[in-house]
Amino acid sequence: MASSKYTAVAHAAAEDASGGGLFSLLMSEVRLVELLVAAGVFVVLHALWQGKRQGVAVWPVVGMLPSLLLGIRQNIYEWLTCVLRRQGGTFTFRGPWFSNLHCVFTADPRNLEHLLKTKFASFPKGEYFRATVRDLLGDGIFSADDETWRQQRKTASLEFHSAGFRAMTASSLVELVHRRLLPVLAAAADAKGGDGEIDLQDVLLRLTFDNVCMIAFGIDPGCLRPGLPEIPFAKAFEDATEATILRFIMPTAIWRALRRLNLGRERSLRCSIRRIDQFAYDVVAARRKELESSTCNAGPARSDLLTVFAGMKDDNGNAFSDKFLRDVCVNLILAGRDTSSVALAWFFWLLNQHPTVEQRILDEAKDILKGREFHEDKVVFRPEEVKRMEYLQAALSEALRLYPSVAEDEVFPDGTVLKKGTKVVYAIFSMGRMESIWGEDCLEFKPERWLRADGRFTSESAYKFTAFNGGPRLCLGKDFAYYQMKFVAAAVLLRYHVTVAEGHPVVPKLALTMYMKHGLKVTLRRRDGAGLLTENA
Ligand code: HEM
Repeated sequence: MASSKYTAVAHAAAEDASGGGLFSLLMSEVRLVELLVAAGVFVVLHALWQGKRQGVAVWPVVGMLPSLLLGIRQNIYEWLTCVLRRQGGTFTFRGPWFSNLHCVFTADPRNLEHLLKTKFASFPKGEYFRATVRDLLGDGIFSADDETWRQQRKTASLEFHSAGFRAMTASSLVELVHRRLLPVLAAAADAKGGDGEIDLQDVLLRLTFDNVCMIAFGIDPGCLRPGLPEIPFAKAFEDATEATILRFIMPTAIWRALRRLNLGRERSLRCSIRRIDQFAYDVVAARRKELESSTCNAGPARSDLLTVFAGMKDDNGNAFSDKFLRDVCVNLILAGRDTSSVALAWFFWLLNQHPTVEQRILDEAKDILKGREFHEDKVVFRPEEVKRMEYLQAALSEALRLYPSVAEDEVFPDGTVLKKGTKVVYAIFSMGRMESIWGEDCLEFKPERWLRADGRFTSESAYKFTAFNGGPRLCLGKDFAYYQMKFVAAAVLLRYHVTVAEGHPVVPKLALTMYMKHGLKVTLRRRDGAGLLTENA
């Protein structure tokens, strides 16, 4: 009995104890949930409050990454422009703790002038940039700093402004546009039904690739031909560029490890570079032979960059090495291969929405041709006529203001104003859309903003219109690019009305060059039923 009484008491005590334990466990869990909710509310409020101050919500550990990812899902360029407008032109992006994504974005012309001109020496491309692109670009103009850069810039600049170079670029364009581009367009225009659609961006990319290879190597790879064939050198170049850019997003240790182990994209990068090198070294060897034999006869007849550099000596009186000549040419091809074609693609797309601008371009072209006997289908514009196309130049500048081929560019400060090594990204796309720079109508396509009262084209400060960079590193091919774009645009527009295919989506691709993500599908309608012939046939 005593024992059963004891058992009953013990039971009651145990029940009491377990009930209390459950209660206190529940309480502690409630407190934990409360704590977690309170902490969550604090984090959200803090992130949003920081967002108000810093432009974008800042989360623990991951920083501004969530907002950036949302921006990438929509249109990253528009997203960045909105943030920059809210922040008065400059904002600091805080990446995740574990990444090297921290950087300063700016769309302020004063900062641009400071970075690109005033403090030019403090903002070199730097060792990080060079190490990342070295396999593809070596010591070429794009990645070089100091004396290596200065020497190439000086020589290339002299060459770009020489009469021989101008004559060579003009004749290469006549060949490419009249014997290659127009026949490809004519075939598309004559095709029946849906077969007449053509990706104009792809065709233009082929044209400028062939053109820049003619300027760099004096060789025409033949990308723009009927049937639009795949050219191994062009493909290798495209793949190598993409894989090199990927290195900038990857942690350095990872791509270096992949490179050492010859795996993944690093493996295909190595293959692509091998193919580029094979092509380049073959051309260099052939040119050296040609130059040796030509010194016995007359001087070199060529004006391409390879010929010019191959005929020069370095400071010690030695000829430049094959590797250096390869680097010079590969860098120029990278600089001039896609930029003008992408600008032209955006230009044709904008024209499709602005028929009055198209009409004014045509009127100007026909006015320039007045006094010369011509038939639209036979016209080959002369260099002095291309120069006089001021309205066309304004329309192309306007397209580049709204859709700059290089949407953003980075510099790596070496100085003390910013923390050493901080990336500064100047948002070229956003700069073309800042009300503070271009006024209330900044989002409109209005070539007239580039014209003076007398109708002459007037250029803008390179720190406001940054499509071509500014300061000592201003794009070396700017004048040539305008000539090339004007020549192509006038030749096409005189013969065809270009219509963007119905429902074709046009959005920028997230890349170093602002390609149209899905190309530019168009149909072509002949003007005045003109057939295809060329003047110099
Ligand atoms: C619409 C056409 C073009 C645009 C918008 C453009 C834009 C630019 C930009 C933004 C840079 C600075 C890049 C940097 O340093 O990070 C640059 C540099 C350069 N561009 Fe262009 N470019 C165009 C066409 C061309 C063409 C056709 C060529 C050559 C045939 C060319 C040759 C160069 C060279 C050599 C540099 C390096 C200059 C230096 O670092 O000293 N560009 N360009």
